[in-house]
Amino acid sequence: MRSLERAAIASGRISGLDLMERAGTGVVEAIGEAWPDFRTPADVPRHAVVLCGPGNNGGDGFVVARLLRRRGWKVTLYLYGDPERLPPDARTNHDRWRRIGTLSALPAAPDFSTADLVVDALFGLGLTRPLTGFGPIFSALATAGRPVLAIDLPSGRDADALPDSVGWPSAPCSLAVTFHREKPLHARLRAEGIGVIVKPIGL
Ligand SMILES: NC(=O)C1=CN([C@@H]2O[C@H](COP(=O)(O)OP(=O)(O)OC[C@H]3O[C@@H](n4cnc5c(N)ncnc54)[C@H](OP(=O)(O)O)[C@@H]3O)[C@@H](O)[C@H]2O)[C@H](O)CC1
Ligand SMILES: [K+]
Repeated sequence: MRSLERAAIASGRISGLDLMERAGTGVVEAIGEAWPDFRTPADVPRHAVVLCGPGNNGGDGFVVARLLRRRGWKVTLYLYGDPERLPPDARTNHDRWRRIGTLSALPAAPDFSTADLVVDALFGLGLTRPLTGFGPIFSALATAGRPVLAIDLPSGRDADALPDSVGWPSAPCSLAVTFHREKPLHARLRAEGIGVIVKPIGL
């Protein structure tokens, strides 16, 4: 994926920011596909809790937050990481979000009880080692029993599904929305009964 992305950007055909916008747009489309009743406007705004991480997976989360807000959703956004250290495209989408919404630092155990949907944009392809310290958040998420959409892949899982990554702590997930092509992990997610939707992003 990285080499495809680099080649597409190097060719000048598309920018990283375009890819991120298309990724976020695909995620919002997938929400309507997986949960059709979310497509119809509700008498009270639906509430999405978006968990953004320190990289471009978090960047996708900022795009999704903005697009859901534009569709009338109430959005609560938590950021794990320092905005000053976000990679450029994620920072741009952080700034775009901050023009229309607020954010809080990710607490030890966020309140998911009023969420109609939780968006896991903490970590994606850039996970390089098992997560530590996310146990309380992941168990709060599991206890809340709300639908969880993972951007690209459930945070904590290894995209290549390497044998030694089995058992790494990871976020609960109802649906994973990935981009361009499935990664090895997605076959395992399907086998676990987790929905997987692949969205094109023009690569
Ligand atoms: N072409 C595409 O597929 C596109 C993908 N997009 C999205 O981008 C992410 C990949 O973004 P990337 O910034 O490479 O990585 P992540 O956001 O997944 O995470 C990187 C940051 O996470 C830190 N990290 C990694 N492992 C851990 C850990 N175990 N504990 C704590 N922090 C961790 C990492 O820090 P380092 O210390 O490792 O440097 C990074 O800060 C992809 O998944 C898609 O969602 C594009 O948006 C669209 C095109
Ligand atoms: K994720």
